[in-house]
Amino acid sequence: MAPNLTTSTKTTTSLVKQASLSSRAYVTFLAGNGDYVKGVVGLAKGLRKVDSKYPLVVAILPDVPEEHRKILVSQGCIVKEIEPVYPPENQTQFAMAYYVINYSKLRIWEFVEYSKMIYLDGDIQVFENIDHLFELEDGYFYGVMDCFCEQTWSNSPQYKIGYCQQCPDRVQWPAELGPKPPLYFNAGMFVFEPNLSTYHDLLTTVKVTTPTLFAEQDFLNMFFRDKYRPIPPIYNLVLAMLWRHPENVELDKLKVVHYCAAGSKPWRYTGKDANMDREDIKMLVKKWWDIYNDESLDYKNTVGAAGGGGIEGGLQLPLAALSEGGVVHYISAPSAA
Ligand SMILES: O=c1ccn([C@@H]2O[C@H](COP(=O)(O)OP(=O)(O)O)[C@@H](O)[C@H]2O)c(=O)[nH]1
Ligand SMILES: OC[C@H]1O[C@H](O[C@@H]2[C@@H](O)[C@H](O)[C@@H](O)[C@H](O)[C@@H]2O)[C@H](O)[C@@H](O)[C@H]1O
Ligand SMILES: [Mn+2]
Repeated sequence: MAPNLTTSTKTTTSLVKQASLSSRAYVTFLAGNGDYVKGVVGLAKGLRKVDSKYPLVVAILPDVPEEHRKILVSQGCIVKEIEPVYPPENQTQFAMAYYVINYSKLRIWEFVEYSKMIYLDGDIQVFENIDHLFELEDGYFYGVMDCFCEQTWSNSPQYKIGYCQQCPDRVQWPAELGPKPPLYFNAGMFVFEPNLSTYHDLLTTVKVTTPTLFAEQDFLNMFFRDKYRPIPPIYNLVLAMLWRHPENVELDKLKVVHYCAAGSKPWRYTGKDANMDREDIKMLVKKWWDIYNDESLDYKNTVGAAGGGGIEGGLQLPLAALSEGGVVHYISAPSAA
């Protein structure tokens, strides 16, 4: 009796597909015993709501309590404990003192069981499926350009002269300050490929690199300066863009929101901080809470549901290719097979 090739072929295909799917994942980072765990739970539920095909890995520091680890596992997360990464002894005053723990994000380059990952801060929410970002050309580092206009940048040369890459013509970069800085990404969201030799280079380089204002974000921008490709702000809305560069924000096309502005963390939101009484901020904070409180999105209520529908490729994705004069042009990405 000839083997039923159809079944075995189908099984093989689905296994191969599953294998290729499983070599991709979203990854976030959790440290401490505080309330950021709410951010990660919200992110896990948000990815489920948009039918992402890929799991969420959570890289946790040893100080994350067992209770929080159990919560993450109960929400379908893959929890991986990492060792902290500390920058060299330094006198640097980080823009925020706690930034020092963010160097530990570098451990995710060691997750080589995944061929490609999308890193998302725990204070990020995904409101539209972004699985197609996994189809971006390998060999590059993709992220959204940051803004230099907030108070957190007040000790930077950019801020002091009023220069921001989001509007390079508002204040021209003065020749006496040397070459114009390369385009600079926000390290709250990026598409990357785990790789052991890159990981080794990162860890050895960080030990000999003097820390600067934005800690690991500055370091990653320096390290990947020749591989960085900007992607549109709809993939990581740094909230300050709403009041600093509204002309660069397409609120109706937003896919990812990054609650990094002071006072905007939804789980701590009081509305009392600067700009936090804006209607768009209130709407975005409510959108976050609607997902966080939606029990139908809890993993236990979704197991066995159609797995990761998500957008089956095919979406044309505008991509940035750097060009002369810092003007950022977008090219379309290859659509998934
Ligand atoms: O006490 C903390 C501080 C930060 N983080 C993680 O580190 C990321 C970066 O910190 P944060 O988002 O607060 O920086 P921002 O984007 O606001 O500068 C967070 O999103 C979390 O994933 C954490 O887990 N616990
Ligand atoms: O450790 C440095 C951090 O630097 C970045 O946050 C900043 C940046 O976005 C500024 O532009 C904002 O003004 C500021 O509020 C915000 O904290 C990343 O989001 C975060 O993941 C992390 O890398
Ligand atoms: Mn953040």
